[in-house]
Amino acid sequence: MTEVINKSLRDSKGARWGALAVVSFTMLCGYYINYVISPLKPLLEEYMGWTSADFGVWNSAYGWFNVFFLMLIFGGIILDKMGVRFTGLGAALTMIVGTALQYYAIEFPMEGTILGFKSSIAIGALGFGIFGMGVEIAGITVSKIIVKWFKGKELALAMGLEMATARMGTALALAVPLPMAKALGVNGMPSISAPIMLGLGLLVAGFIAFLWYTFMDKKLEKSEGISDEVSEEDAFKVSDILFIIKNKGFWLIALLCVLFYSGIFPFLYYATDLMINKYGVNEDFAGAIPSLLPFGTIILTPFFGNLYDRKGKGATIMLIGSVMLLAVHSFFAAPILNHYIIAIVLIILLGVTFSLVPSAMWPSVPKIIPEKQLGSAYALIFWVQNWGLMGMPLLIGIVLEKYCKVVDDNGVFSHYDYTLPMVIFAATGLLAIIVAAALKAEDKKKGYGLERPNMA
Ligand SMILES: NCCCC[C@H](N)C(=O)NCC(=O)O
Repeated sequence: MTEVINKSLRDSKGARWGALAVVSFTMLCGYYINYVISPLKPLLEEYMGWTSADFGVWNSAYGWFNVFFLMLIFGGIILDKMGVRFTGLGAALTMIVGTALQYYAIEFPMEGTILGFKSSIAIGALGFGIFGMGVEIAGITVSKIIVKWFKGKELALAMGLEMATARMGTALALAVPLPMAKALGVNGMPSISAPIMLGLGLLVAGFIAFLWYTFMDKKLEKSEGISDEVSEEDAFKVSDILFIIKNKGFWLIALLCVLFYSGIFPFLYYATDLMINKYGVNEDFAGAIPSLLPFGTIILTPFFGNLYDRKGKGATIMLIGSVMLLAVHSFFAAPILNHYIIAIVLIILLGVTFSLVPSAMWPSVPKIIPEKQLGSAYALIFWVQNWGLMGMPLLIGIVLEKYCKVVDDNGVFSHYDYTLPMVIFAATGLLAIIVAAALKAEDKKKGYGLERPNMA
């Protein structure tokens, strides 16, 4: 007699890695737009009259809706209630709408002010805020999708590969826009909106990719005999949020997340400008140095994820990463270390740091929070993180404008002194070390298993 064994589609390597590739591509497109204006800062100042504070406002808008309108929390609730297919498509569409507004604001600059902000800054920031809502909700959706396909398997490796793919978008965004805007310019006037148009095209492709994923997702559920994507058990309950926020481990992860990421993502907005102002790198190549950072993570995040899957030591990995964050930013702050080779070395080290912490942090969440509350848990962590993603770019923009402008003997602006901003970034590393050490201690006390391998 032959025994029929019902296999889930996730047991097929091709199916689960294929699903991962498709959703990772959607994230790559989102991460491109996230940083597209970073290398354009000098052009925006020269040709569109922006100040550093304008640049800070635009980039801080990323978190406006997520933080103040609790859109990440609602996103998490929608995710748990409506499932990954609906939420993912909605998030991809939101990114497109937000980016269309940003494109409009740059391509058709407006006179006057809105609520005290230059009109173009206000409209573009609104667009970036809408985009930020979409990319964050896409992020929690994709995290849940990865857990769905990879739990009990190569979870950390899969999360590492997803982040690595997404960071290719960041690398592209740091390296391409400035030379592209210059190359497509007319009569010496760069085409600042062209790199954003490229991003819009990418986002449409990302939407189509996610549409494709929805069919894979349906197939997975069919193979597991699930007819309704959202089971009673999975549906959102307020008690879930209460359960999550009563958990000390959750708060330590969330705090580490906001501190660590505040020292990385907002830094990337200013990294090209830092290369030009502190290290004297030519504008045309300045973006290439920070773009090494995501490139490093492309190899190292899956490497460390794989290490965590097999050997464990998640809490220790996060602690080492936090120590490195403090060390690297402190060297960036040191005024006398201003040779561009030092900048390259520091960026590479920051890439190692940026691989260590995320590769251990995200796969650690399912060890602290049960799977049915994961959507809400990732949403809450991202919400806490967004306070930093919103506040830090604004703080750095204002600090640069107020305290860091260096003028020449004739009183004409010469360059920005990045010492103080880099000291602020280093402070995030110091605080992250304290929280990572507390998390390691809490893991020992509660036995979350952060130091244990993920694979059975
Ligand atoms: N620049 C993208 C911001 C995405 C933030 C997201 N909340 C996140 O932290 N994702 C994980 C990562 O390491 O990219």
